[in-house]
Amino acid sequence: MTEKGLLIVLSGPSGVGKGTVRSAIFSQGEQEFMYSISATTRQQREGEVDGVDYFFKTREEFERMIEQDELLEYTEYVGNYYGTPIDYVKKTLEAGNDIFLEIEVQGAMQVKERMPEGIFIFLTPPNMDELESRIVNRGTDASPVIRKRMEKAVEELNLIRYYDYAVENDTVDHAVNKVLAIIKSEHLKVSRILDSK
Ligand SMILES: Nc1nc2c(ncn2[C@@H]2O[C@H](COP(=O)(O)OP(=O)(O)O)[C@@H](O)[C@H]2O)c(=O)[nH]1
Ligand SMILES: Nc1ncnc2c1ncn2[C@@H]1O[C@H](COP(=O)(O)OP(=O)(O)O)[C@@H](O)[C@H]1O
Repeated sequence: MTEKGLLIVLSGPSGVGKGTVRSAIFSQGEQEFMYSISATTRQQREGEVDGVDYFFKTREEFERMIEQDELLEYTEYVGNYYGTPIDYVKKTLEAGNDIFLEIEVQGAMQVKERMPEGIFIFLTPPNMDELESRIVNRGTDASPVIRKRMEKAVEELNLIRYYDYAVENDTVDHAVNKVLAIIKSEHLKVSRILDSK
């Protein structure tokens, strides 16, 4: 029997650096896990490729995916839908390969309900001031929105207790190395259990 792959979920509060860390992991090219490309209704940004960065959908198309139970999880975030197509996740795991999801916390909680065997990694900021300055520096939000996001971030940080690991995103390199070390150690655990059968 083929060993099933690992489901790895990277999540954490808005602005902590999930997208940055995920893109650093995948651009170094040594990872052996697959990336779960999300579906979204948000506008495609310059340089983004449909089917590589996201599957860009209309609201009607996305709502059809919800109705037809094609999503492992989904959420509405800042006015747009984001969700994980379930088919690719299932097929990848059944083929014995690992799959990596980078999603916000509400979605991660839904995955935890449906697939509790996953490895849930919560990215934390070094401190709240640094989180605020990352949100400010990203330059995508006006100041009332920033205040709202910070309030939300505090709520989101409370969800840390549902996770298996916390990784501080102090520098991107450190965070990448810690995430890769967790995945490696989870593999060693599985091999040891299988060896002892
Ligand atoms: N629940 C959920 N969140 C997602 C998914 N894909 C991306 N996200 C999250 O949606 C948020 C916004 O992503 P994006 O629009 O790319 O903006 P940016 O990361 O702020 O540049 C980020 O927190 C992502 O982690 C998904 O499939 N499901
Ligand atoms: N380790 C880090 N040190 C300093 N700035 C960071 C770090 N990680 C991410 N950032 C910056 O913080 C901002 C938010 O990162 P982003 O990846 O968009 O967060 P998220 O996907 O969690 O919302 C971006 O401007 C990014 O360049």
